[in-house]
Amino acid sequence: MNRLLVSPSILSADFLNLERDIRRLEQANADHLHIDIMDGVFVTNTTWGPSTVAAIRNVTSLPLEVHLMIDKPERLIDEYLRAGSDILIVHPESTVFLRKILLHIKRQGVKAGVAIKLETPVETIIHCLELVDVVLLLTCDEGFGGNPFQPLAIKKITRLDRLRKDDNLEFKIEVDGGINIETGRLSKGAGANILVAGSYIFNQEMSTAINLLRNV
Ligand SMILES: O=C(CO)[C@H](O)[C@H](O)COP(=O)(O)O
Ligand SMILES: [Co+2]
Repeated sequence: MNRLLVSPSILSADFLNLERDIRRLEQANADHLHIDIMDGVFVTNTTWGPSTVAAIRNVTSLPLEVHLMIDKPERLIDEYLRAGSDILIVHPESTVFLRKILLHIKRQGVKAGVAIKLETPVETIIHCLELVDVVLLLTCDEGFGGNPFQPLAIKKITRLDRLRKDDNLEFKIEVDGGINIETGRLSKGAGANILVAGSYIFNQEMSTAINLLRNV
């Protein structure tokens, strides 16, 4: 397996100084940018829309990982594709068209990801594991930065890693929520390949935080 990737969540950035914070993340050697799109319906928080993703695309060449926490994402998939997403991540809890959406994303040459909430069993996505490049497991309660990592997530990472090995699949396992050195290490040990972190990175010197996470 390749080295552990670190994907800072700009949910913890200063929204009035996004470009400045993106430059800081570039200088700190982030692997991806994690952008949480929240609509106030699928989750109670609200963030940005496709125009913000397009604006971010204009100022950085870092891969943009767009985590769609919105109801009925099929309404807006084309807009997020046009905005320049590199990895588009969809929740099965938000749509009855999951496979159709994933196939559509892949046909446009963009990486497709599926994400599940903490209380959603891994079994919910078994039918689409062969289609995806990334499986994102929410490892805390959804919607906000700074929520604590929930240990039950470790069993889910282990289960997903087992399924990946048994079926010789190549998707990456990404963990999102409450990631720090300890929870990052536990997640890596269980099979995670990508660590999303917001508050851990933004609450200290960024390059130190990213390096620590990359080497857990
Ligand atoms: O998807 C998310 C919330 O639903 C965010 O990516 C996550 O909260 C990251 O923030 P932190 O590392 O502070 O927990
Ligand atoms: Co996220």
